[in-house]
Amino acid sequence: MKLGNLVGLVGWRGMVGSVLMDRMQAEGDFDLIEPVFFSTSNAGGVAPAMAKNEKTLQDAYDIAALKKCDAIITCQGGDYTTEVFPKLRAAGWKGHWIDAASTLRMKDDAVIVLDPVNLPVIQNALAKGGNNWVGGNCTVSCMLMGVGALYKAGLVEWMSTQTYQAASGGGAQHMRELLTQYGTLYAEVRDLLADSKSAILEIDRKVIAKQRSLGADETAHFGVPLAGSLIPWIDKDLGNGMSREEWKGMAETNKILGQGEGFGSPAVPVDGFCVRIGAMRCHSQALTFKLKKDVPVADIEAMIAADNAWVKVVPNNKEATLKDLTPVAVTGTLTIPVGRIRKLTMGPEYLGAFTIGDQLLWGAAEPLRRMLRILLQA
Ligand SMILES: NC(=O)C1=CN([C@@H]2O[C@H](COP(=O)(O)OP(=O)(O)OC[C@H]3O[C@@H](n4cnc5c(N)ncnc54)[C@H](OP(=O)(O)O)[C@@H]3O)[C@@H](O)[C@H]2O)C=CC1
Ligand SMILES: N[C@@H](CC(=O)OP(=O)(O)O)C(=O)O
Repeated sequence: MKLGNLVGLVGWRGMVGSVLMDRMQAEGDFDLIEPVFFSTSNAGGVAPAMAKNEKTLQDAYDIAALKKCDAIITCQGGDYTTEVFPKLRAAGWKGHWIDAASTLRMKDDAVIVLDPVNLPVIQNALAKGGNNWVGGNCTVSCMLMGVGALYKAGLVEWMSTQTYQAASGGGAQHMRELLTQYGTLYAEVRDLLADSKSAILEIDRKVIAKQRSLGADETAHFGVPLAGSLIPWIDKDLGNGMSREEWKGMAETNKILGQGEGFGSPAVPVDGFCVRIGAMRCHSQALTFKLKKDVPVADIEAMIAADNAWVKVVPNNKEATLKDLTPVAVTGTLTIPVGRIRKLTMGPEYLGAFTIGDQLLWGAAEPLRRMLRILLQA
């Protein structure tokens, strides 16, 4: 189906949606479409400035209004997708559904979109009439933007990932809660910190006592303190010792690459631990690869650097790492640095690397707007 240019936007004022709107404006996407803005809470209200002909917010649950769109991009979340998507398809809508939520990701008729990594998979689905396009898990998308070259070259026997995931992955309220916790801890020891002669163990004692006594209002979203701590569990408990975030690592990596179950080829094993840390919006990951053969580090660096326009190899030294390989350096950019690339002591086929990505950009908004562009050009 060729895409007309009436594009419905749902979830545009949320955190992911706002990042998407910024990127669409920066790239001139609104010049190419006739946007229709929807709301779950304020139908009839005033649409944002990017609106052209339709300046009123439409009801995001109104199937007839949604049906008029050639494509719909939603960042509204999984509950919205679960409620609206089946009704829309049941009503005979054949338009393109582009979604940030995980709900439809593993459905056979949905493609996980990350075009710098899997454009052939997207084009193949398009040629077959595919119309369900879902953004991948942020950790997986950022990882593949960094080291996808090794997978494309068929070099990976298996990969283990240890993640350091930012508060934003939980949503806007989690970011607020993290900062509130930091503020509370600081306030607890502000006077002692101001006195250069105060004892550090006294400060430490007061901080841990405060962390352990944080009120329910200050841990409502994470469940426990995150500031000055970490949480080695993200998403649901699958009941087999694995978190759902960890399960996505293998399932989504292979689906994005068009391999494994359903594609008639073996899946590459991917496993590890997903950990929430006190960063704001960048997910970081330490990767361990078992390669199928011994490839020199220089060749691996060249392969990674040449893979796409956003990946950047960071030399494996302290100065470059501190400058370019931190969440603070990467936040708000589309750059995906890959550093600490070195052979591990286990043997020449064992490779280590560390990569970071802004989880609201490549991890959420960017693949969606790029999918819209692909449809507009198809
Ligand atoms: N957070 C993340 O890292 C990622 C999230 N996703 C997906 O995107 C979905 C949306 O996530 P996220 O953007 O974090 O969710 P938000 O909570 O920021 O926004 C979701 C919706 O909440 C409504 N809303 C209510 N109050 C406010 C407010 N004060 N400010 C803004 N919006 C408000 C808006 O709907 P309305 O305008 O209709 O009232 C908005 O579209 C997730 O559920 C997930 O499925 C995907 C990848 C990463
Ligand atoms: N689960 C991720 C955020 C996210 O949105 O994941 P998913 O899109 O797979 O539900 C995190 O908490 O960091």
